[in-house]
Amino acid sequence: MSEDLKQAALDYHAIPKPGKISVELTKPAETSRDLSLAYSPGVAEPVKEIAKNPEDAYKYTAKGNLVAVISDGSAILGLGNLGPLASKPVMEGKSLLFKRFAGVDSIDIEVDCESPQAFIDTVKRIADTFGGINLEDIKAPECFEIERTLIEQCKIPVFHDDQHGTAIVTVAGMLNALEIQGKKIEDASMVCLGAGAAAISCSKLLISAGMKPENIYMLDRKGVIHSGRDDLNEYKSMFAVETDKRTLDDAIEGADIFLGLSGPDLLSADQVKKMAPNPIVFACSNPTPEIMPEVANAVRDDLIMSTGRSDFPNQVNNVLGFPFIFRGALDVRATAINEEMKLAAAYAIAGLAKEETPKEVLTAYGVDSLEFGKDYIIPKPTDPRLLGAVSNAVAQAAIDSGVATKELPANYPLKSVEDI
Ligand SMILES: NC(=O)C1=CN([C@@H]2O[C@H](COP(=O)(O)OP(=O)(O)OC[C@H]3O[C@@H](n4cnc5c(N)ncnc54)[C@H](OP(=O)(O)O)[C@@H]3O)[C@@H](O)[C@H]2O)C=CC1
Ligand SMILES: CC(=O)C(=O)O
Ligand SMILES: [Mg+2]
Repeated sequence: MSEDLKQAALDYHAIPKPGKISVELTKPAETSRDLSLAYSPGVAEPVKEIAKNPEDAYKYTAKGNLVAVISDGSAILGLGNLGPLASKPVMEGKSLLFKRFAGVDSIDIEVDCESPQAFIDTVKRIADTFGGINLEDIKAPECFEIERTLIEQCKIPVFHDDQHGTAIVTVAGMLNALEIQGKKIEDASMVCLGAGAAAISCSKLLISAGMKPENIYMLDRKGVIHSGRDDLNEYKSMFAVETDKRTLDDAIEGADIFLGLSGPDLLSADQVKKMAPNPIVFACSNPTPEIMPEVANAVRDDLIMSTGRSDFPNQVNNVLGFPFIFRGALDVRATAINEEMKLAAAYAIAGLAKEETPKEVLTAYGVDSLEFGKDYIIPKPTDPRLLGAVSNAVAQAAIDSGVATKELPANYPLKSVEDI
């Protein structure tokens, strides 16, 4: 990152007020009557109603539109385990995105815990406060057990964004990239660098979308995940293949796709040169991708290149997913975010890139046009259509798959956050 951008980022976070979010009131609190309704004595009435019927919490409190972003700071972006407090800017950032793009009220919670069980216990005890829980930046393999247990034990949707948000957006971008490159997902071969939360979940959802498991080479720090290894956890084992390939250099030869969910600067220009004709490189590590676009583009002109960042074309980032997925799930009070809802979100995101781009998006990005093609495989996060299209697809899929407890709201599909 340039020195200018580093300083601008620090100033953005520090000035004029520290941080990125605050709390606002939704009811008047000016007069003695207002206060006697908002607080004592009036507040006792909703208390008694909720005590009688816990569902009334949705009627009388902010619960139904409130999502907690919760982390232990063990895998902050691609920066690693820097602890809960250091993760706070990212978690506040997720809350900012929830509010800005989908009108979801969100608060960050950073948990200092000595074990996955302590994390689970903490989250479980506070879960009823919220309408949903977005787990963030928790490293693999602990994240899998944490999410599974919390889904089982909480009554509200629990969703590990780095797994499923990333997978949904990656599938959306990948379907479009494959179409542009004239490749079929069933035939495409992929090298996935990284075998953690994001990599495993993305690979699984790509398989649900048609990719063949035997066409995936997954790598961790020790190299290719193959059936001869005896150091694999149960999640990595699912991707073990019979092969004599051992290194990234071996695996990348002739690959159609490189999917990077690992760390900075791990793919070289020479390795990109070795890929099949019309390759696809999703270098999604944040903030520094596995290869910078200018390095990859310098060695291939038949490439589709994408990163997780806002400052290059084709931003494959879970920001395109989680705000709208939770919007849809909250609005039909879904008890879970299931596979049907995830795939519906992926197809809705992918579809938007093929439609005419709204003027406000062109203005926000300072361009005259954005047309479906190598430099525009996926919509931009500021695209106002995402809210209506994705939340509607998710809510409908929740209804169709039987996890919704409310009907589709009358104001669906939403046009803007003002509708909420
Ligand atoms: N664009 C987006 O929307 C998103 C991007 N990401 C990015 O994906 C990356 C991983 O995040 P996440 O899955 O949450 O983290 P995890 O800690 O769960 O997983 C990290 C994985 O990367 C592997 N890895 C790290 N360094 C190397 C290396 N030098 N060579 C090979 N593999 C390596 C680790 O290997 P090992 O198992 O051996 O330790 C591990 O499997 C981060 O950079 C993050 O920014 C994540 C979510 C969303
Ligand atoms: C985008 C994101 O969630 C990550 O890089 O971890
Ligand atoms: Mg993350």
